Amino acid sequence: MIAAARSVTVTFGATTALDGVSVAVAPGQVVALVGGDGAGKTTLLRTFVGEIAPDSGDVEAPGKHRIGYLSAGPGSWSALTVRQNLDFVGGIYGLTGDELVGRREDVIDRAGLRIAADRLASALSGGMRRKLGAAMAMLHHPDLLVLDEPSTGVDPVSRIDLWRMISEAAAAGAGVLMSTTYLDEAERAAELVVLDRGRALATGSYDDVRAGFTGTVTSSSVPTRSDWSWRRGRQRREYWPDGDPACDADVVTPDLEDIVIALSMTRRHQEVS
Ligand SMILES: Nc1ncnc2c1ncn2[C@@H]1O[C@H](COP(=O)(O)OP(=O)(O)OP(=O)(O)O)[C@@H](O)[C@H]1O
Repeated sequence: MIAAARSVTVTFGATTALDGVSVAVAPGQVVALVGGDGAGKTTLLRTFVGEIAPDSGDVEAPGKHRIGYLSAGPGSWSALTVRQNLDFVGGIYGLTGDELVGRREDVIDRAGLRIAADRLASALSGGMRRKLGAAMAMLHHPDLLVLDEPSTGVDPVSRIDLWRMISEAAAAGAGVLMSTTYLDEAERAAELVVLDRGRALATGSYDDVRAGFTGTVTSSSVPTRSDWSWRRGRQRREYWPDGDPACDADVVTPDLEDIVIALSMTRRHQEVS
C-alpha cells in the first residue's frame, strides 16, 4: 500500500464530514471516490495531503514531496503561462536544468497543451486549465497522486486526455486517489468508494460493488412509489430492496449510477424508519 485511511472520522462543528471511512491505495492503482454534493470526497482527499487531521482513525501517506495534489480550486496561477506554472512547481520539487525542461515538455505533450504552452493560465479553457493542474501534480513523478474532481466541467475530449494522463501515471507506478462525479469514468477505476454524507456505502472493484448490490431495479414511465424512484433519461427507475418488484415494470441491470442512488435511498429510508 502506498496510502491508506483507517476508520477516519472528521467533524466540522455539528457536521460529520467523514464517519469511519477506510480506503487503501496500492501502487499502480486508481481508486475513485464517488458520491454527491457533501458526500465527503474533498474532506477525505484533504486528509491524505495533510490539510485536515482526522478526529479519529489514522491516515498513512507518503511525505509531502512524494504527493502530487490537484485541489478543487483552479490548480494553477492565472498570471503565469503554462510553461511558467510548470517551471514554478518543478522548482518547488527541486527539479532544475535539463531534467525540468524534459519533464515539462513531456507533460505538456501528454496534456495536449503544446499549442497553449506560452499562454497565460487565465486565458486557457476550463478543460485546458484542469489538464494543466493535473500536469503540475504529476511533474515530479509522485508516489501518490491526489486529484479532486479533475474532470468536472471538462469537455468530453479533454476528459479523455485527462483519463489517459491518469492511467499513464498509474501504469508508471503511482497510486492514484481521485474523486469524480462522472460515474462512467469511475467504473473504469480499479477500486471504488461510494460515499454518501460521510459514510462509505460500498467499496471494492466495480464488479465487487455490483456483486454486493442486492434488490431489483425496474424502469417505467410512471413509478409505483415516488420515494424509491429517480429519473433516468425519459424513464424513471425504481428500486425494490427486497428484490421483488410489486409491479410489471421492466427489470433492468443496474449500472453504477443506479447502484449509488439506490444505496443512498436505502440509507435515507433506514434513517427515517
Ligand atoms: N472547512 C469546512 N468547514 C465546515 N464544514 C465543512 C468544511 N469542509 C467540508 N465541510 C462539510 O463537510 C461535508 C462534506 O464536504 P466535502 O466538501 O468533503 O464533500 P464533497 O463530497 O467533496 O462534496 P462537494 O463536491 O459538494 O464539495 C459537507 O457537509 C460540507 O459542508
